[in-house]
Amino acid sequence: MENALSRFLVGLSVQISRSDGRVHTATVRSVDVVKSTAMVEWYERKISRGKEVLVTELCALNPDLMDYINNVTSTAAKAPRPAPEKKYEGRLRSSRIPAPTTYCFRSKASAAAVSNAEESGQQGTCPFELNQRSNLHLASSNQPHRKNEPKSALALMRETVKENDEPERMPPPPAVKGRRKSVAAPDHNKGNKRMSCVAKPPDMQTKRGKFGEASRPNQKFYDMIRDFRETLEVTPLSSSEYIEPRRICVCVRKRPLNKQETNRKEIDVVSVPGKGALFVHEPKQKVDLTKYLDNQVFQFDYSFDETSTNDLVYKFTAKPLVQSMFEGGMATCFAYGQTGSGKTHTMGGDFTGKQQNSSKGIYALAAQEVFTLLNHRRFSNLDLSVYVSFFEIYNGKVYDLLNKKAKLRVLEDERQQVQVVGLEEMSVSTAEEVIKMIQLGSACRTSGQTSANANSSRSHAVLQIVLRRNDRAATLHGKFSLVDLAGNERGTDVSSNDRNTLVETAEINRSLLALKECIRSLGKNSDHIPFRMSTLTKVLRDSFIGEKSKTCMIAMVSPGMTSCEYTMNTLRYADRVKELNCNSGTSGAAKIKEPVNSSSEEVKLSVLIPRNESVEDTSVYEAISQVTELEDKVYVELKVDNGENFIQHQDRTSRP
Ligand SMILES: Nc1ncnc2c1ncn2[C@@H]1O[C@H](COP(=O)(O)OP(=O)(O)OP(=O)(O)O)[C@@H](O)[C@H]1O
Repeated sequence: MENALSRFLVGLSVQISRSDGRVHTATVRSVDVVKSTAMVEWYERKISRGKEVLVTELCALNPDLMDYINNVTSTAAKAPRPAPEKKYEGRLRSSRIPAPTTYCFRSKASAAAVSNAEESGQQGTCPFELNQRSNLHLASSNQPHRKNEPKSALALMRETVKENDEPERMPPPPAVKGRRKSVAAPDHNKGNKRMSCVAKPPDMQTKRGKFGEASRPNQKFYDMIRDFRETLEVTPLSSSEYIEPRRICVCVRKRPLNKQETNRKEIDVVSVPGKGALFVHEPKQKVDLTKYLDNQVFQFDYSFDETSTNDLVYKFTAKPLVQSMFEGGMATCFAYGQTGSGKTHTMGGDFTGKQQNSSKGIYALAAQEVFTLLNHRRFSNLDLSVYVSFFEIYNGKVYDLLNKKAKLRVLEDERQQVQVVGLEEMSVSTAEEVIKMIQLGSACRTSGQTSANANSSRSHAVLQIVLRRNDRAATLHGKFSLVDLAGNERGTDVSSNDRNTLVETAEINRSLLALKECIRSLGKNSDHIPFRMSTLTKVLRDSFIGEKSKTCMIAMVSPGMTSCEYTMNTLRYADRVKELNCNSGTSGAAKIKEPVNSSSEEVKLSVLIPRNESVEDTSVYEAISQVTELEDKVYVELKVDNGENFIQHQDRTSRP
């Protein structure tokens, strides 16, 4: 009968399905009755591709096939045959078990059950049996067993097909708009295996991954993501593209897998097809252990893939803000993301080993642009001078990176003007001087001299480029704040028992939440800006008010599968910032994303703030901030009483 079945099936043109739902034609090349699989082959770009598919799957997709199989098997059953040596009753060890006289067709559930039994060393019998005398029948947990209805029984035997590459005729790629979900993954337990070019013996397939390389952990997810990518239409961002003016711009940048991730053979779960879209392929597993991808799509103003340079990112993010600063605006550019996602690389410059090339970061590129525009005839009559300050905010305290991390106070005067008292503001006349300041400040930041933070990812670094009018007693004309934020995962880790770490976590969480709320208020043109919620938003207060304030947030994401949860948190945060952008001069790009009612950072925040307090409710934080301010005022007054002229100290900056 095996021969009869093979004879019949081999050469047949059948439909096969792919893990992303596509169905296409392939030709059966061989049949393994023991494993109930068929090797199918198809052509793709003139190269022969193939894979092993369960016969049950073929039957489910090709209803006519079931009738033929029934005919073939019943004919074979009628033919005289030698008495079976022995009915196979032992456990199924592998596909290399000698052919039993009872043939097994495994369904998804049964395959998993048998496989589990195999792994645990239990004895088991195959739940589906091809009875040689009475055609096909099966015992299915899904449907009552009906001995005389093999056709309907076969229809139940659906399994995921493991697929290889694209067929010759591809269905149109999925539109970037909309949310792709839950692509079922094949399970190796089911005997589906990939092959390259031509069908090879299945044993070889199990030992070699695709393209002959040793298989990686999570190979199934890797294959599914690769197949998904093949369906994406990629439109790379070109530097000649028109940049639409935006008041709030939210972008995302994916860094490449780093050396450690590559060595670990980590899977890249982020795809950037361009046009502001980004996919996260979240690997998931159902209760029955079926693996599948939860493909989530996010839409931002721009999305930068792993090949994007700092120059390209700069062009679409910070560059338009430099111009607005010359027009008398307050601009801010934030690098937001998980530790190691590329914030410092983007803002401070590329790393060659441990050496950072400060001239290649957004800080330096913005500085170069400032000096170019300073000499531009449009602005040369303004008589402007450029100043730079560089400070770090850690645990709500400000440290001057251009003055040996001197601890500074943040005060607010009666006109609500916020001052960082004593902050060094250095006069600069070339971009090179700014780069030197950046190097000085960056070295100071990582040296850990005075601050308790052991590494820079727990603090926010703020570089401010300030324009002052020489002809108007150095009054402020425009300001550009470039902020390398603390790693956002630091704001969600509440696992520590250490009080300092918990306080630090709460502070980071609070400042990132405050930042989001302030940008949202700017987007809403709200009169109330909750800037008192955190020191970060206090020192950036100017940036959230006024018609001329503009903001850009670059959300950085790590591509590795192990970072998936943090990547999702980063994107949800950025998505919330972006939410109001339809009122703030954006392209009005369709928003593609499921509504986020309780984003993770908010859920986690509930651990840190009283339960009945709304995340939007900033009054508690404002009250705390006011108490802190009063404390600061008392401190200053005491200092003055002690003969220390604080105001003089304030004026002791290098600013005129
Ligand atoms: N786009 C990129 N291309 C190449 N390498 C990158 C890119 N982004 C980041 N990297 C590399 O990844 C590593 C981590 O990047 P980086 O230090 O910028 O992360 P971070 O988000 O600033 O982390 P932290 O919060 O700890 O400061 C660095 O070695 C950096 O060179």
